[in-house]
Amino acid sequence: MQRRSFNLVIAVDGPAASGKGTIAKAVARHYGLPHMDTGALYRAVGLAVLRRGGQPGDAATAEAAARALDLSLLEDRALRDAATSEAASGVAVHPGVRQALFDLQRAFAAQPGGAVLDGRDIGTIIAPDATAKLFVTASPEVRAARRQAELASRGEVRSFDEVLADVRKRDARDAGRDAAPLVQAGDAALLDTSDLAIDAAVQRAVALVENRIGAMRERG
Ligand SMILES: Nc1ncnc2c1ncn2[C@@H]1O[C@H](COP(=O)(O)OP(=O)(O)OP(=O)(O)O)[C@@H](O)[C@H]1O
Ligand SMILES: Nc1ccn([C@@H]2O[C@H](COP(=O)(O)O)[C@@H](O)[C@H]2O)c(=O)n1
Repeated sequence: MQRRSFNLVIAVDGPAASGKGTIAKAVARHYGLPHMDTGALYRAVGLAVLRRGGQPGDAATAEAAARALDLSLLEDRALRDAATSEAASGVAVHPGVRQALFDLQRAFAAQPGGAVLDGRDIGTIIAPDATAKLFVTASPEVRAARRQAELASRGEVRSFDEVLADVRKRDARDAGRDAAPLVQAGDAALLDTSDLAIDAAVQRAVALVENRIGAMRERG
């Protein structure tokens, strides 16, 4: 692998079930970089609130859970449940929750050598100076089908219509909130995976990152 004179920070954002986590993990492996799934942090906060019998919409409860983040929840089997997805999106609207999770993400992005992070606000808020930014998307129907299959493989059987409604609801909440809304950064490359198998999507992502690295080297 070519030596780099700069930290290679790769920001991968996009809506629910677009494939950004799959791509981020594969890109991190390709470049030998550590990877952080920032959505898992919001899921852990949402799950903590649910386990305490609280409401994700209650800012004080959600912020307290984020400040006392229980990292063992990242390994909890319920982290990927549909109810946890909904709770994660519910707690993520609170600025206090986002603030409580900010330093951890920022420090991960700033580590020597670089890192790959995926989420909703990586290219805009967490790593605005990232070397390469990807905005991964796919049609709501394709994303719902992928999520439905993923849930089914874990034993959570939901109808396509239910999952599609969840995806649309989460998209609207994530893009419509005031605090760090889901939006494509102005300098992010768009990667639509609707018609791409995983391998093809990863190849395309690596090619887009290589373009940015090339441009950076040319600039010196
Ligand atoms: N290009 C693709 N083709 C088919 N299936 C895919 C593709 N990319 C990802 N998947 C599958 O779709 C599901 C969702 O992918 P992934 O977890 O990477 O999405 P995500 O955007 O990180 O989701 P979320 O943000 O909701 O956690 C997984 O089961 C994954 O294996
Ligand atoms: N940087 C991020 C990452 C996630 N969120 C919120 O968490 C929810 C769950 O994320 P997944 O990536 O695991 O689907 C998501 O719907 C967002 O509300 C966020 O706000 N910022």
